[in-house]
Amino acid sequence: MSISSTEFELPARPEAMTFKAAETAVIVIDMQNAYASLGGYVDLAGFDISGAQSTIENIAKTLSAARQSGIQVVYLQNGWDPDYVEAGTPLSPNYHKSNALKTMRRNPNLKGQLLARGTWDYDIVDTLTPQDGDIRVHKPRYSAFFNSQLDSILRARGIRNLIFVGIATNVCVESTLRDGFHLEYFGVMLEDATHQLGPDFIQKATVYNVETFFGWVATVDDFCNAIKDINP
Ligand SMILES: NC(=O)N/C=C\C(=O)O
Repeated sequence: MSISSTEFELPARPEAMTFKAAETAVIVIDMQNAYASLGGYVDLAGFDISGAQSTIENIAKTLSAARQSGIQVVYLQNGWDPDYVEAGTPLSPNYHKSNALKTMRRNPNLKGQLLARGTWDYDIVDTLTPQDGDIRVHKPRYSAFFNSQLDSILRARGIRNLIFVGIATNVCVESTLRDGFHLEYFGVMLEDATHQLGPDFIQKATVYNVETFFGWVATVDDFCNAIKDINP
């Protein structure tokens, strides 16, 4: 069967998927200094972010191809207000599990600097600065669908297929892709445009989970080649 020029076939695992470009968005998860720059939150919290640079380069390639093909780019930014009201209280699991909040409790001189709107830590890394036409959405928890405008913004545009890139594979990417599955979105993770927090086997675990239970897995080259002939 031939497919129209506004559709593309993505050679994903476990099977290829055919999507309409207008119903597809690239979802950029939390490419903030907090997660991808030395001196940002996860670096200060003791996680290894040496893989972040190649992830940034692969995301830049993905976003450039998406914009040229008229595919919507949606940036998520994780964090809270400068007073950390949105971060929760001791009655919130987030207060106990957030490594950013724990790092600031251990180092009170960092208070106000990690994941607070208006700080360098919250900002998107320079290489991936959003461009005209991109959409930016704030999120206060790991899943971008929770307490955010994401679902409404996607539904208002008829977007049903979500191509995931960003950091971290095993936390905010996987949480959002899973919630998207339950909301009837088709989720594809570009494995070489995501990076985990934790040992290498953690990346493999999410790839397995996505491929087997929640969605599809492809590479940056798969995606860029699949959309290159689309005329916006
Ligand atoms: N963006 C993420 O995956 N974040 C993971 C951990 C955190 O925000 O503390």
